[in-house]
Amino acid sequence: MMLGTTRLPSGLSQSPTPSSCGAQLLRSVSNVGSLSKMLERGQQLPEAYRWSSSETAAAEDDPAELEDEVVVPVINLAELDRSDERRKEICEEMRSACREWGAFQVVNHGVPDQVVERARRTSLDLFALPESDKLRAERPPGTLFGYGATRMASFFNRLMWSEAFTMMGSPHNNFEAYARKLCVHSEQDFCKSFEEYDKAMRGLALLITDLILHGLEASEERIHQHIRNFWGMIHMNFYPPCPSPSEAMGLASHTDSSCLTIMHQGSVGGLQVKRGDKWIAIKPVPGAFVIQVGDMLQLMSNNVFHSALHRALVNERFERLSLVYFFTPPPTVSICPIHPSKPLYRCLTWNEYLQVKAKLFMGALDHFLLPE
Ligand SMILES: O=C(O)CCC(=O)C(=O)O
Ligand SMILES: [Fe+2]
Repeated sequence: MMLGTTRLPSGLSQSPTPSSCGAQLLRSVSNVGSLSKMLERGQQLPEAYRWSSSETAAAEDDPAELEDEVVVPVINLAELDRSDERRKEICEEMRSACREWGAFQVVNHGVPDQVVERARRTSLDLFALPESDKLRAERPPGTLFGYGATRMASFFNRLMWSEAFTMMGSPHNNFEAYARKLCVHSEQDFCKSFEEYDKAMRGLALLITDLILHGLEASEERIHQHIRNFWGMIHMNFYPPCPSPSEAMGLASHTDSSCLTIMHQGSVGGLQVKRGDKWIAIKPVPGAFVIQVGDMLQLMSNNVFHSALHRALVNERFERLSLVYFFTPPPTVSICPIHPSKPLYRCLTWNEYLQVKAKLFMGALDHFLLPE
């Protein structure tokens, strides 16, 4: 996802639409959910959803790629607290993955399966709502939160085969307002399920960001204080089965604007990360979270780590849900490269970054490079 455009604070102050749950909205915007139901197997994908084969080609389709399979590292957190040595090893595994891939998976992370399953079920229930209900939470233009097509859609002249939903996590979660807007079956269950998930993700994000930044020769106490104020966002992507997956794009290639992204992709794969000139699938590992370096971590690390270029492909048989947690700086706090003798970037606020990203998209980080 490309997070956001313009003024985050105005996006944060969304209030529930003052309409009752029984009333029908007059407006009806078709989305891939309803489109996929209308399309029978074998029927052609509408032109607007058709991408060129060079854009959708998967490296795995090439048998030469399979001989020497390269995989994104899977890091086991089970014995993190066993000893200082083990902790250092894990830090080094993470830092090496962030340098080489901008991504890795973690297992034995301590987040209970039930918390993940409940949040996934609640998310699927949301996407299954009638379109008129989902549209009650439609994201207002220029803001971050709500329901709709991905925000980076404006940079592409083709439509993507996905729909998404974004809510604010702690410290300013707006789950209750969204439960009301969406007329969910049980507001209490909805809020509980996302509160638990948000709490677990925040804990994991703090732990992993700490481990990654450990060793950047910065004062750990200072880093910890700093990232403790970071914000969370819960973002759900839904990809219905697609009648012609080789021509379609779930989510086009992008980097995340966050500091760190934690994603649960479930058992249906589709996520790919670019390494050199090849797309490599991040295959689902049971119980794992995919961790990705976002643009802000690239800046904070002064280019020691790089944000991962990634995309999501779709398939013909299975629907797919990716449950994403973006860990971001607060909108107006100054973010700088951490303690380098020669900073490559000037300091910025996340708000400022989002505005530039909304204009330049992939060129946004370069915009903040200091002259040599
Ligand atoms: O669904 C996926 O695999 C990718 C999601 C993603 O990259 C995003 O939401 O930013
Ligand atoms: Fe992303």
